[in-house]
Amino acid sequence: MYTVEFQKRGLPHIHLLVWLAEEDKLRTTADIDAVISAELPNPEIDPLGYDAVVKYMLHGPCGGANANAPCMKDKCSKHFPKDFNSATTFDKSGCAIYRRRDSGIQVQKGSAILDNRHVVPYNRNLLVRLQAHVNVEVCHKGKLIKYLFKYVTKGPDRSLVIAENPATQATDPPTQDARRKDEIQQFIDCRTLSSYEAIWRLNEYPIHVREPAVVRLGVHLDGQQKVPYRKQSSIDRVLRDPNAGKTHLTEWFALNCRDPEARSLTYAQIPNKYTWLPDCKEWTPRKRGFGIGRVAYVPPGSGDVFFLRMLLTKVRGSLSYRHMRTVNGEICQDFEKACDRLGLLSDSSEWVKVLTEVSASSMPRVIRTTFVSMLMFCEIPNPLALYDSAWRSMGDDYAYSICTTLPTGNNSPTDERIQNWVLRQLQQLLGSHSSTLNDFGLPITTDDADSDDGANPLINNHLDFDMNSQSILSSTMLESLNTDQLHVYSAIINSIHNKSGQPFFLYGHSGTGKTFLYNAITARLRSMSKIGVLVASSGIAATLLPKATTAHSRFKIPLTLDTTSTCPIKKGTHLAELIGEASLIIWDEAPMTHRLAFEAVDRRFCDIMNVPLRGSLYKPFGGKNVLFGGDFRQTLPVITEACREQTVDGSLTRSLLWNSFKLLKLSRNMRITNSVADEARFMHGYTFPEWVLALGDAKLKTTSFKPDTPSDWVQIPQIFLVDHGTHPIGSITEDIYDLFLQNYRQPQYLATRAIITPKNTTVTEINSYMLQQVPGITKTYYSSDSLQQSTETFASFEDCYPTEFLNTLTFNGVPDHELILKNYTPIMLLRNLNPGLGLCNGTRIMITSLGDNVIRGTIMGGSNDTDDVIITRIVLNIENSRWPFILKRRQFPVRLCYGMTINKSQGQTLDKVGIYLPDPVFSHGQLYVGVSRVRSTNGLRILIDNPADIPGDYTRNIVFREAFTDILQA
Ligand SMILES: Nc1ncnc2c1ncn2[C@@H]1O[C@H](COP(=O)(O)OP(=O)(O)OP(=O)(O)O)[C@@H](O)[C@H]1O
Repeated sequence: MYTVEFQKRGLPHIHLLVWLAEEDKLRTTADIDAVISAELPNPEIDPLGYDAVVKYMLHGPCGGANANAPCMKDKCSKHFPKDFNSATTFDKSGCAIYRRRDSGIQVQKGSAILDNRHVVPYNRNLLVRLQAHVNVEVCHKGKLIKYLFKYVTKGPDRSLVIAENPATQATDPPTQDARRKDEIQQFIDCRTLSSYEAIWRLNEYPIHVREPAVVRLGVHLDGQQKVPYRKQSSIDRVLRDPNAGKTHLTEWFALNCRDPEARSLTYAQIPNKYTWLPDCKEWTPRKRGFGIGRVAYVPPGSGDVFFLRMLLTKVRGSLSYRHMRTVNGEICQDFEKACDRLGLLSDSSEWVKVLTEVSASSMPRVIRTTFVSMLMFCEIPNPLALYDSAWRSMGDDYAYSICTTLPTGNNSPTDERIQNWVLRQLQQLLGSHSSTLNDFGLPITTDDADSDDGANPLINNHLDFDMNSQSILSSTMLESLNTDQLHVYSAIINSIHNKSGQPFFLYGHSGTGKTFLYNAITARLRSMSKIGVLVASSGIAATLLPKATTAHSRFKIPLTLDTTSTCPIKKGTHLAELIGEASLIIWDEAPMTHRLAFEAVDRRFCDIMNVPLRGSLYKPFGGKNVLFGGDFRQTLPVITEACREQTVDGSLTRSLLWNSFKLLKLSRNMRITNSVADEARFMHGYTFPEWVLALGDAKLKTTSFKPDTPSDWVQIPQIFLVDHGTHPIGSITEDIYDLFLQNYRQPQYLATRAIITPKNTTVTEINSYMLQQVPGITKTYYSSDSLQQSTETFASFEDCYPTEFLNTLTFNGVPDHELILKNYTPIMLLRNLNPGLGLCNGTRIMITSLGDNVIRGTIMGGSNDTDDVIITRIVLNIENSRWPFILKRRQFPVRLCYGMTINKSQGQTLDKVGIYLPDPVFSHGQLYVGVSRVRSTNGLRILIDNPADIPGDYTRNIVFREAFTDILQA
């Protein structure tokens, strides 16, 4: 806390900064509201507070008739009047947006009427006690610490006041000029130090230090280094000097030749472990300390030296220039080619190479899906040229089938016919992404003979089922439904028959068979040739439903939402027609999605269905039959840097739409098998299913271990606990991946187990450890990183953020720059590439081959089990509030997945789950999601690594009960 006192316009002013929490350890907004307010107190209840706020804390009036107010530039530089705001929230940078309710309390100042929008944030007690303008701000994030230093280093306010006789001033201008030029006095004035700065200097503390040392490392092509020599040196002597041509770079090669330990380091890492001896020009092992290497900047237009520099940031232990150009045993012609082979360049020739590699060993169907996937995700600069290079291999199966069916002599289809056929196939595949050939400038088919002119590919795709097999499936599933499921099933089917347009919410805790029921209802719809559109909030949940996709991609829900957002689905498009024709829309894992997304979909559906948004004719979701489902005990919407209230406020139960839902419930856990161990009342009289539920409802006994810390620690039964031994990751992986070396190539073995943990950093540690256990050689794929050129300040950023810096950036849900993989390792997809093929964000795949430009694998789990799939690099545009640019990363959208975050595991049923808790969970429902992934007590193992002062069988269980209290009581 820090104060600066000074006078401003006759009022005492105090700046007070309240440091409430360390970065990322959120306090609730209720804590802030208790300390800081930005509202006028009620004069009847708190006259003292009201008077003080009116006197000291009202901004303005400014603008309009007060256009000359000191704060006015074009508009108020302090952004007053602020907006009304029902609750305190934070903006992206962590600055507080205080609560300013539209309370109706106003005050007249001059001719202006001011209200809560004009109040400067204050602390009521300080204000009343100090009777001064007391500026109070909550400083909530590490990022805002700059304000603390800003005020500390601002120094005390100081004014130079000169009293002079106006008469002298008028008659003696030379005296005034002389005073103005009193440079000595001016120097003394500006040397005035604040007390803390004076103390710092009196104690002779250092003003600046440089620690650790930074070594600037030069880059040059072979024989093109600068050789410094003195003016008076003879050229012969310079040429004879063996050290003259030695540079950091040439001596790095020499060091690698003689010292095997240096070979594990890149050029830039050498100063960490070696020091440069300038006299003998040699790298020698460091005896103490630490240094940082910075490779000198080379502009992109400098030719091969630019690519040499790029390699120097990646390659370890190079012995020579020639060695640097060698990639996978092949000596490349120049450094540019070597960079290209390593995947460091964003060269459009990569896409041609991908299709050539796929064509060499895959069926035309696979080439076509790969081509469409590249159109959708790779920002291909010239799709037509790529199509021209590949249409023949994409149509080989058609040409072959014609050859074998037509009579001899008439058996080669024309190029035009093959192309028409290929284009129709591509059109169909693009249709499932809601795109058309036209979107990519590809030719429209010219052959109408077999075309389905006017047909809607999206509707076709949703009706593309064998009614008989769906009918059999429907009957089989219907027979196995339990009583609760049957009740829900009948309610939904009746609603479809009656076209009631009733939105339902299917609530059931984890494992009660919601997904099973959606499948049963969908089979019934399809057996009647009706359309059911299936979506889920997460990619992984979508893979568990037939032909489902994520709600965001199906309904084009905008990434940034507000209370007026709507989905950009135009009337008359294929997608709008599909929505219009659908008999039922199912949305699984709905509690994970922000309420604003449902409201945006509601608005658009009303528009498509020509239903007014207000009044008696309004029908939620335009009168469509909609079935939402999920379990509010599981994770709620993930809102960056949100506190508890914001998360709860974003939940579906807080939407006005919620009141229109009819609530349906499932209560019998169908996932947990009724084995003897599970039935046993192993913990405080609970069976396993009861214990899981009590955990989710926060009904287990809780405790706190330190004063002022949350009291949500629960005891975990001993039967689940794994001893952490000397290497916790080793212990839990050994337990979950037992008999690993016998089974590591089996997709079924990998699909049924996982280690889950709250944080991504721990996931990376688990995966690196497991990768070392897998036999075989590793293959490294580097991403090509650049800044998006459309960024306004692209040119200036390009110099500030060199490529090797961009390579170090990591983001949640984005593949890393360096991807180290082996055959038979499981990877998780990080993007929704092709939901129809089961390629969703969260899909797990076992790698079967690591090509130069593609990764092949087998899908594990989900409704598309064991399909062979091909993954290419895609272009990811990453916008993150921490950085002022948009990063363009070209990389395979995958990550190893022996371990995964708890959030990613939601929706999966596994045989063996290891919950690894080096730190306790940090958000609502995470522990519940973890423990409810398994079928029996035998499958659940938990390793808790608490600090010494907390018992090893306790961990935190965070539950925001207020998000679903209504449902529990219903
Ligand atoms: N009526 C049923 N007959 C046979 N098996 C069932 C039935 N209902 C559910 N199951 C099985 O129970 C397990 C859990 O069901 P499901 O995945 O549908 O639950 P869920 O409610 O969707 O779970 P979660 O919320 O965790 O995703 C699955 O293996 C499923 O096949």
